[in-house]
Amino acid sequence: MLSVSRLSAERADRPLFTDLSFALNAGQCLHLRGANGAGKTSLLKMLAGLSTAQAGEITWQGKALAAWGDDYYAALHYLGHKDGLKDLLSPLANLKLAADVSGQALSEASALKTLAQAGLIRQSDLAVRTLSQGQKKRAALAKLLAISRPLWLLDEPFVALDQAAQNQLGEWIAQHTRCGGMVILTSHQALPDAIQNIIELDLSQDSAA
Ligand SMILES: Nc1ncnc2c1ncn2[C@@H]1O[C@H](COP(=O)(O)OP(=O)(O)OP(=O)(O)O)[C@@H](O)[C@H]1O
Repeated sequence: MLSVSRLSAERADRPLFTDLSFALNAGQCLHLRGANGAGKTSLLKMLAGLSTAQAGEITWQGKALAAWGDDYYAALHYLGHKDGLKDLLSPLANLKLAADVSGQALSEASALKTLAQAGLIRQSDLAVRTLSQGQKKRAALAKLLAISRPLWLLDEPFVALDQAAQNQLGEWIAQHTRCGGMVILTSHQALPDAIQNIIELDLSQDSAA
């Protein structure tokens, strides 16, 4: 379980949210909503252990993030606005590198199968810098399938994806939660129908105008 207790954050002396509390259980998907600047990306970074709040606590499996240290990163995928890909490497090489870094075995056949699922088989050997925005996004999202981690933190994952790819990602998220995984995502659009067990959290209601 991921638990957020009385979290408060401010940016440039302006409160983003105050006393924010929620919990996410295995199999659930949290849809973070809110106006531009409400603090969705800021919260996601805190949940990813990349920044800290002014007050409150985040716990993972009952233990505070600070106590987990680097071990926490092995439990999650964080996909932010930047795709986290090496531009000069291919999607295939990026995937293998990500697996190596995470210490998970990934055969060439499995990597290619994942890229095929992501609709990138014909681009698997091209340098990422030559890909379209949507193809780069698909290459980044392929890590979700290739490297098994329980918690997915996804910042606007549907942006730049065409309708088919959005539906595909919806299926991946649905499959992940069906298997007991957890997903927290930001999105300004409605989520694909395939995703069940959605909790909505609107940060606009907590932000100071
Ligand atoms: N490092 C920073 N230093 C100062 N202000 C920051 C920093 N990061 C974010 N902010 C400010 O915090 C507020 C919330 O930003 P954030 O990116 O979390 O919003 P968001 O809800 O994700 O917005 P959007 O929907 O536009 O992506 C904004 O006003 C932003 O300018």
